[in-house]
Amino acid sequence: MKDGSSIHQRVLHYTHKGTDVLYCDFHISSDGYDNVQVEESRQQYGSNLLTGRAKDTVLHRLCRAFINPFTIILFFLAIISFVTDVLLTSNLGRDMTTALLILGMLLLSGIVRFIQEMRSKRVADHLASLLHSSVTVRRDGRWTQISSSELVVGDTVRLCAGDRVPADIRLTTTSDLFVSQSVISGESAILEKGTEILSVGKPQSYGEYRNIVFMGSAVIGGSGEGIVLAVGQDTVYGGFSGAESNRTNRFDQGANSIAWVLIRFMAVLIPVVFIACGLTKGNWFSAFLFALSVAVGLTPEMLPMVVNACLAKGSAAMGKKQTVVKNINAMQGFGSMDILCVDKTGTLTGDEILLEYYMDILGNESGRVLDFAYLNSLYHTGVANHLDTAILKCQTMPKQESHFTQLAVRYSKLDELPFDYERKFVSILVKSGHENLLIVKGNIDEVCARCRYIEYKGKRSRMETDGFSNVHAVVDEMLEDGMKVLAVAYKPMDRDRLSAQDEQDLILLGYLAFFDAPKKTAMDAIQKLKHLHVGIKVLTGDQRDVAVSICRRLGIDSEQVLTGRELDALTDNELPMRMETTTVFAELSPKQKVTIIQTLQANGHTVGFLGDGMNDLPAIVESDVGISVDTAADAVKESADVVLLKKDLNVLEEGILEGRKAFSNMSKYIRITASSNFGNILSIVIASVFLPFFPMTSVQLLLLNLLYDTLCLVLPWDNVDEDACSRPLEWSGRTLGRFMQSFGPISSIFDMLTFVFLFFIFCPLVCGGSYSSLAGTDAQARFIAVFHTGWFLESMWTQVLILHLLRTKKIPLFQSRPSVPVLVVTTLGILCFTVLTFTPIGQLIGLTALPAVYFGFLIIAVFLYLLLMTLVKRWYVKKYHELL
Ligand SMILES: Nc1ncnc2c1ncn2[C@@H]1O[C@H](COP(=O)(O)OP(=O)(O)OP(=O)(O)O)[C@@H](O)[C@H]1O
Ligand SMILES: [Mg+2]
Repeated sequence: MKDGSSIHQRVLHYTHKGTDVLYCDFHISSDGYDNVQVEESRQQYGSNLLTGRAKDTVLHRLCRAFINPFTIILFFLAIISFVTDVLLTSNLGRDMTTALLILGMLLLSGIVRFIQEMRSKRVADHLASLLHSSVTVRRDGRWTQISSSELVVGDTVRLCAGDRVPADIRLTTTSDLFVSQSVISGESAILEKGTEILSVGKPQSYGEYRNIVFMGSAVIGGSGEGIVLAVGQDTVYGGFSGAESNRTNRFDQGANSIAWVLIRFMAVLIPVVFIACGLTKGNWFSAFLFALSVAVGLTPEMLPMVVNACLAKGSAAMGKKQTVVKNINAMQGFGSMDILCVDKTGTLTGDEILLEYYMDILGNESGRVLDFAYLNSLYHTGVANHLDTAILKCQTMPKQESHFTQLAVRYSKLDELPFDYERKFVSILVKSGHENLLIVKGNIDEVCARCRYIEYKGKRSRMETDGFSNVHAVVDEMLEDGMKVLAVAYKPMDRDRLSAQDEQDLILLGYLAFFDAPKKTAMDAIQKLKHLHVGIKVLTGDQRDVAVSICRRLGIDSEQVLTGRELDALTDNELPMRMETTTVFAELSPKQKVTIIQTLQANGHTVGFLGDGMNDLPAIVESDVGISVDTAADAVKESADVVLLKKDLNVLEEGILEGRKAFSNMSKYIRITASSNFGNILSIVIASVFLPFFPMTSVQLLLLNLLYDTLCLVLPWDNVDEDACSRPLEWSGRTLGRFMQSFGPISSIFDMLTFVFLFFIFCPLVCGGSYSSLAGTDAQARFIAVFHTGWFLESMWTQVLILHLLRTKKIPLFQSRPSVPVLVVTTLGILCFTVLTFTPIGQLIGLTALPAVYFGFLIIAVFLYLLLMTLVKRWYVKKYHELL
């Protein structure tokens, strides 16, 4: 989408008009909007919200809770039951209850779902409120900070380096404003923006709209002001889902693959149930209804809710540990992440960088180098960063305060070409008297490549052809010690403006060396990550030697190092292999960071990225879990899924553990439910073929399913075994089929046993004759009720108890304790269900009180079932080395 067609008409219109027209049309005074105007504008043009959030109203949640396949089928059944039982029969009172009961189930499931959703939303909202993304806006004659969602069309906004553009904005004043529109157009180029009116005749690409900044762009350098012209959905960014959906996709892919496994099973078995029932019972309509209920019974319809609750619980736990999880799906990413990429400064090294040496080209201390570096740092308008902060600290050196103040007075700024990660240096043009000086500071190799002269003790001479080796003789030792080194160069100029061509033929003046010591806590954290089987890779833009030195001191394997240049030289075949074996990547551009992440993802890894610079932004967006820190620029924080309030790798360990816990509980639900459902349907298929009546009524089936699912809702609060969290977990349906096939049929064996016992021994005993001998009598109806109740109980007992057995690899209750809620709810569930069969409500749905003898049988059967399951579990764990 490279053309400007998705730009709003209003925005296009004013690109060709002067700002005075704009002020006039929108009635904007120099005081900005007042409250009345803001309200009016919001009424007329809408709020600055993207659909994702706008759709999250209570009403939408209510709809989602009540309108889904499960409730629709329940509703359908209620109507049918109403028609057949109430309208078509005379016995009004009794049959009305079946329909009501189904409606009751529908309400219950909807309400439970709604409450769960609201809880998850509260967690998400609370976490989001910890992070404020604010905009500087002119309202009522004052510049104030407001949340970007409160912005309206016509607002006057001020932008600074590091900001994320909050809407589509027509610029009114700019000062060296540079932005990256990569979110919009995918190009990583950095564009300068201005205010001049565009001539009519359509520009072709987003980049050509020089007087507009688009929502989602990042301000790289400089500052500017402008008028908001489009908000929310009207913006280009709002028009397409953009890069942000990338991660949700990976999550959905996993969920879809799980859903597919289940659908495949259903697609095969449901028709079989339908045909078998139709043929044996001769009533195709009831066969259809029955098959439909079986289908509903098989869908783990609480899946989205359980998943949400697990993730929300995980993110709430992280919130307590100074970590804000903005997107709860990232919890799942934490759980399955097996590679964590980090940048270097502030992550592996301390938060503060110190300027240690300022020296001339031979390594002697030089005040002139510091003065020039100071001017460069003082006047740059790029994103605040560690290096410039460290340089500016020299003002506080004893007895130097006045020196630097005077320096700033003597030299005033004329122009700037801001820092970018392709050039890797900053150029500032200053003026002192009649002399204009271009001062350049940046990466040694890049700056030296543009130097033609060197200056030593005030004397200038040509740089020799092997100038580089001289440079390296001086700085190499410092690099090897892990110091960050920058070069400072300058050149006299006679013009007042800078262009890219001016950054040539410079005079190399000297170097700045920064002390950037490894963090003590980092070593610990890296060890912990190793124990968790999460590989760590360092992706830095800094020099190779510095990176290696720091990694060596932190115990990160730095045998295999790859620089950006070497990376580009790799062929497509070599790339995937080298990404696996290399742990330290240096001298990278932002784009190369992305390439590395993409290649790792294509290799099948789930990749996290932790970084804080503008150069990390594209990588953060691309990774499965984008992590940033509170001190990072807004644009970076905005794109991250997770923001650490404290930049400490140790927090990540906890994140990973919480993620894996959430994950483990989700997969418990999915696997156990899917496998017991699978077992149930197998039993139903077999029973449908051999039994002269339906093995269970639709309502019984649905009730069983609904109550079982409700029990599962406590699973997010279950304990997780330590060893289940020791490795990254894969979120996919790949091994689900295997799990279902191994455990499902075992419950069928016991179901069969129960069928045979009920049909041939128990029911004839209770009802006084075999099914066929009772034909046409009331006793036959009782025969069926006893049978239904018998199976209802067996099915429910086994399904609930299996939860305890399969939730852990160990021996349940003794070696691995479930959490109290799980214990209480499962016990209560079994009790209530069993009691239900003795109550009038039970009778309404065709259940009946059974003699105590049956419970004797039940206890023995369930015990044998659990025993066999334990053996199969042992075998399964031994064979596949995993359970859930
Ligand atoms: N403010 C600055 N002024 C001049 N040059 C800079 C500045 N910031 C960075 N550079 C140059 O750009 C190169 C890459 O930047 P930097 O080291 O910050 O990358 P990075 O990937 O963020 O590294 P890290 O992993 O240490 O955070 C540096 O080696 C340095 O030479
Ligand atoms: Mg950085």
